[in-house]
Amino acid sequence: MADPGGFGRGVFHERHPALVERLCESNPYGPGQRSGLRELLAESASDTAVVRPPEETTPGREQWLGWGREYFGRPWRDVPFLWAESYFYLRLLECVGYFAPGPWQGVDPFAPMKAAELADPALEADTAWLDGLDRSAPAEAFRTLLLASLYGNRADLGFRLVRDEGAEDGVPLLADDSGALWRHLGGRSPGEVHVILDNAGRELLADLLLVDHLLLTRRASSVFLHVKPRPYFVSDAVTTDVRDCLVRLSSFGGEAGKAAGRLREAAAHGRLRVGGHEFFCSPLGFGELPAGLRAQLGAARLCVFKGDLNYRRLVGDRAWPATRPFADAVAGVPGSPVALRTLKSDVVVGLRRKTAERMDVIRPGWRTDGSQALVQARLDG
Ligand SMILES: O=P(O)(O)OC[C@H]1O[C@](O)(CO)[C@@H](O)[C@@H]1O
Repeated sequence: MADPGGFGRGVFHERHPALVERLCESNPYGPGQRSGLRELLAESASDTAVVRPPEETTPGREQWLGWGREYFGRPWRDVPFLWAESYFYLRLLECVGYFAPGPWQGVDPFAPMKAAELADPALEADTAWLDGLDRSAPAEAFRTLLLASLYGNRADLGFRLVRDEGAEDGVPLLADDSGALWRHLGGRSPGEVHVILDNAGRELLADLLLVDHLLLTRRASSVFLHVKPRPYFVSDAVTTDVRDCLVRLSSFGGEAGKAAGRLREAAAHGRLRVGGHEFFCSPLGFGELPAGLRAQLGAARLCVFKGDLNYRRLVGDRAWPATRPFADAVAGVPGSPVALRTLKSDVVVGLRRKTAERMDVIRPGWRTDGSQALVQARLDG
């Protein structure tokens, strides 16, 4: 994998085999699907096998032929990490029959893993802190919900395939623009907030609570949730995950259950909308948004980008100096982007030199071990 730190190699050599194992345990796949998955694993982890184009019948093939013009026919290990990972998930869906007419068409291979997470009986108790939040000062309540959404990002199922540790709550953020964000949202009459979602399950539950708070406190006039148009990166949210999370939230008592009711109401009145643009499963950075989506995000009061993969696409998946200003890195992104991200891959920008130097000394794996988090924003107007 063309990644300087060798991190991507670990993803293809450790995480993906564990993922395929789980998929084969949790779905009653037949021999063709299983051998397809194992061949994909072997091919994508090999040092010599070349990347081949999508199958003739795969939707979006033409677009992928363009995006992969320089990469098809080259060994997987020579292809940029972000491109290779994104393409791996398209090929995985081909292997399980997601695109082909037949019984597996449109069936989310990750659904059993997502459902198991959502069935966790501890989830309701995990939201008990919401009761009583109305006694906090408004800025404090906002920050609590923002951090819940941020730390929800630790729960992604792909990451947990090989690791089950993360930041302890209360670890200082590496960068924290949450105060500026609070002022930005309160500064004028409320506008539309877009949330570029990441994972379903725990993370999405926390995201929905933040969304409810923004609507309830009139920090947002409406909210647009961007989901993936198809299953991607294991637990990335698709439309049915938004529905399933709302159903789960509705089963909770207290404030969480009330939030679910308000969110349904907001959806019914068009103040909460969901969209799954094809761009979100592409291997492109957010500087390369198609015109319609660019205009939509550009008109928003705020665009919240959740998680690690969105961060890589936001700032560019490169070995930037950690001190590169965040505003420079997102110069091509419209609107007012804010990143809520737990660090799970090498790329990071916008840090103070002494923060990065100190982390290198006290915690060598800090960029990828999920222990650190940040809130970074470039707030326009
Ligand atoms: O769910 P998140 O926060 O986007 O994290 C997914 C991350 O996991 C990986 O797939 C492997 O670490 C990264 O490539 C990706 O950035």
